Amino acid sequence: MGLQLMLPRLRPTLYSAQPRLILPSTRHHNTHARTMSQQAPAPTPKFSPGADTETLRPAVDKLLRESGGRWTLSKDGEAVERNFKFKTFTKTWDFMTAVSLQCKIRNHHPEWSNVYNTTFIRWTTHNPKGLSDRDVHLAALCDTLARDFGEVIEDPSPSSVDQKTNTMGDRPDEASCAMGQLAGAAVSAAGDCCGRKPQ
Ligand SMILES: C[C@H](O)[C@H](O)[C@H]1CNC2=NC(N)=NC(=O)C2=N1
Repeated sequence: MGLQLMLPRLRPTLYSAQPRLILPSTRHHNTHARTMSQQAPAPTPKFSPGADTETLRPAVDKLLRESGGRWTLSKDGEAVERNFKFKTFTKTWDFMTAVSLQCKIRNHHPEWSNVYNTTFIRWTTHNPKGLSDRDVHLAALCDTLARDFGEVIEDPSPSSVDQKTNTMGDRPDEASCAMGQLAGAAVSAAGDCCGRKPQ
């Protein structure tokens, strides 16, 4: 028997020889993909003081379940976030324009970033801090607008899927993680939206 026959056959998707970029996964947690064996507790929604939690809680749950579970809660529970992909930059920008019109109507802005044909959107309320009905409403609206603008729906990459549970496990999609970091950098550079405006 040749040596080759004695070696286990490795599935290329599971044992890729290519090095993978592993980014820290502190910001993204898919509450529905988490398994019991993982230690960190799943984040729970942190609502804005004064928010109507009785209506908001099921609405957030619905967001996390719908659109293939693409919305996730941030680790601190104060935001819902997700990545959107389109065919072209123009389609992405058109979608973002439509979202920004809704922001104007609602007097509420996202924390977001755009790279070519993708946009990462995070909804959170800065004052009073936490998840509010505006965040939940605008997140749901984004799903509808994305559909209208021809969102490209992709299966999660095989490298991020836990092969035993067939879930995303604790490792979020790398691209969306990088986009989240980009939005995070923008947040650090931004001024305080709720403070006094310079004269
Ligand atoms: C004065 C004005 O209502 C505030 O600055 C609004 C504008 N848009 C906002 N957007 C978000 N995401 N959070 C806020 O607290 C907020 N506040």
